[in-house]
Amino acid sequence: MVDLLTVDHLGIGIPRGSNTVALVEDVSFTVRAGESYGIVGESGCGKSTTIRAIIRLLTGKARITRGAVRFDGVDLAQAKESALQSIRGAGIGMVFQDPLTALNPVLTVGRQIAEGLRYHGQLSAADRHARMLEAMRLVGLPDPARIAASYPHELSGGQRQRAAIAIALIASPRLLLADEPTTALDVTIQAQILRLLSDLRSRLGMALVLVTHDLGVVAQTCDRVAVMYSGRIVEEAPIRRIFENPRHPYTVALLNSIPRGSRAGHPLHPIAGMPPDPAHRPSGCSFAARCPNRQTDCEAVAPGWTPDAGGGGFACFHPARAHAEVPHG
Ligand SMILES: Nc1ncnc2c1ncn2[C@@H]1O[C@H](COP(=O)(O)OP(=O)(O)OP(=O)(O)O)[C@@H](O)[C@H]1O
Repeated sequence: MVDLLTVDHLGIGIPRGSNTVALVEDVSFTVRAGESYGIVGESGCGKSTTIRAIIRLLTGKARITRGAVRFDGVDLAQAKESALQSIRGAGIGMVFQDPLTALNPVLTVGRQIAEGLRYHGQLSAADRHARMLEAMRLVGLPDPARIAASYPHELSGGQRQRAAIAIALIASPRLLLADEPTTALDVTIQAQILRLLSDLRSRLGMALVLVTHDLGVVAQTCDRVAVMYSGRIVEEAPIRRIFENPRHPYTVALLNSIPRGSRAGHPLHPIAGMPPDPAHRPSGCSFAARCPNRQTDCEAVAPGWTPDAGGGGFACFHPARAHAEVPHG
């Protein structure tokens, strides 16, 4: 598979006094065309900040401080706003946790979906209307003509998220960034939206980056996963390896936090303690204070990246033991 998105040594910070506090430190990963890539970790570890930086939609004073984000031969970290505008939508679509943030309360849903075609070639008004109704059918909105004429507050939560997905997909992006797209929804609706995203990804051949704090969601949806902790990727692996042979103690703790017999729909409560405040990270491994495998070297310097034979790797001096490869089938 061809590389579609390469995040290369990305750093994101906010100014504080005369210093910069690093929210994300040195994050690198690659998403291949058509694959589903998960980013998982506890609240505050930098997942949203990382994917918002990809399309330069950081909030407040957060800024990219180093690194590159390559998509289609363009470094989005350096691109001008005009170039970003054409990439947002037609190259990369985005779905947020709360569909209301993506929807304008005073415009009809149909108008907002069709709006995404504004930068997309010379379509007539009739063609735009037809494409809008088609996108609504694609995301499973019932009675598209009626819903197109409705305002966001007239829809259910699940219908709003379907409408937000239609907005993200109308210009046929090759990559969809989804930031906790099911967290704000009822459990039964969560499963439907996840199925919809997986189904659309394979039908449309686009890649998906799915940010979640729920490893059950990752298990159902992703080909590969990055585990983030305190602004860094601490482990990356194909999905099967992460569940069968986790190496980083933080990944092990995340897996142990999923209640037996139920791998979906539960927030992570991995282990006692909290991740460090980004303004006061320790000089060694950020996870050391909570780590059962901690030794004195962990507190001296942050561990580098150890590549794994099966793809991916981990950043830990004292990882969990590797089991023999489980045969496929
Ligand atoms: N614009 C900003 N200004 C200041 N701090 C920020 C900003 N954006 C994010 N942060 C901080 O950066 C850290 C990472 O936040 P981020 O939202 O990326 O984490 P997350 O893993 O996505 O968590 P959640 O699941 O809660 O969204 C947190 O400590 C957060 O408070």
